[in-house]
Amino acid sequence: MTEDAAPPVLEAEPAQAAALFGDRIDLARSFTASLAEHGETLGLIGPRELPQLWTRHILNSALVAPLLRGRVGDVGSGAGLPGLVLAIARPDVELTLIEPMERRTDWLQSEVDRIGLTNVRVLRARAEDVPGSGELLPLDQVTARAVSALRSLIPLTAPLARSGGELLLLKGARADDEIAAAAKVIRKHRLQSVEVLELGAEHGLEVTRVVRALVDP
Ligand SMILES: C[S@@+](CC[C@H](N)C(=O)[O-])C[C@H]1O[C@@H](n2cnc3c(N)ncnc32)[C@H](O)[C@@H]1O
Repeated sequence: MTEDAAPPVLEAEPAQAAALFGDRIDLARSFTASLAEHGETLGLIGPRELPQLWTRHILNSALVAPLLRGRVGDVGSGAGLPGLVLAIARPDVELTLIEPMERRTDWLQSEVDRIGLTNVRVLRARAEDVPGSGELLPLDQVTARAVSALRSLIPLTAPLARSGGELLLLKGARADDEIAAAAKVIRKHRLQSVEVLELGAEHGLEVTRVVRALVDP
């Protein structure tokens, strides 16, 4: 950026936000404002994300909310995407945010406390170190966004889901290629009905691709 370039400005709230969050919109606004204020300093988002914070990050995450049920784990939550956004949108669902970096779990916990969410637990751990027995597992669904390519993401997420549970993995335009490259781990983890859902067009938003798979049904 040159010295006299204008600093990036937070994107205005799109009209779709109120429809996607319903009566939880004030909480979504509060989280988005806080992420815009602190995200760059805390190394959670880059400054260039501000002009697309709502559409590319908050709404992209919120589109998954209608697919949720039961106990959900979000692997690699980072700034809270999609896990914390989903917890805001779906207070009836129990979310566990699984994130190894202390700076990020501190942020997540502080936002959970500040917003007053009671359906979220923040777990500082790598997904592969989450104990197989205990009150957390098994989960009904596991989400992840921007953590790694499918072929390394499936071994991190599938073991956390119960038999018959689901993976909901947010992916970019090359989701189909990632599925093809992950054929071996898909077989190894006995995933079924692997498909790419395209969400967002019905709301006039950029398409969000979600790889959905059934775990060992
Ligand atoms: C690029 S960030 C994406 C964060 C967020 N999901 C998003 O969409 O903005 C990847 C996150 O995954 C976390 N991560 C990396 N390896 C992990 C693992 N094995 N288990 C759980 N989280 C992991 C990192 O600490 C980081 O916060």
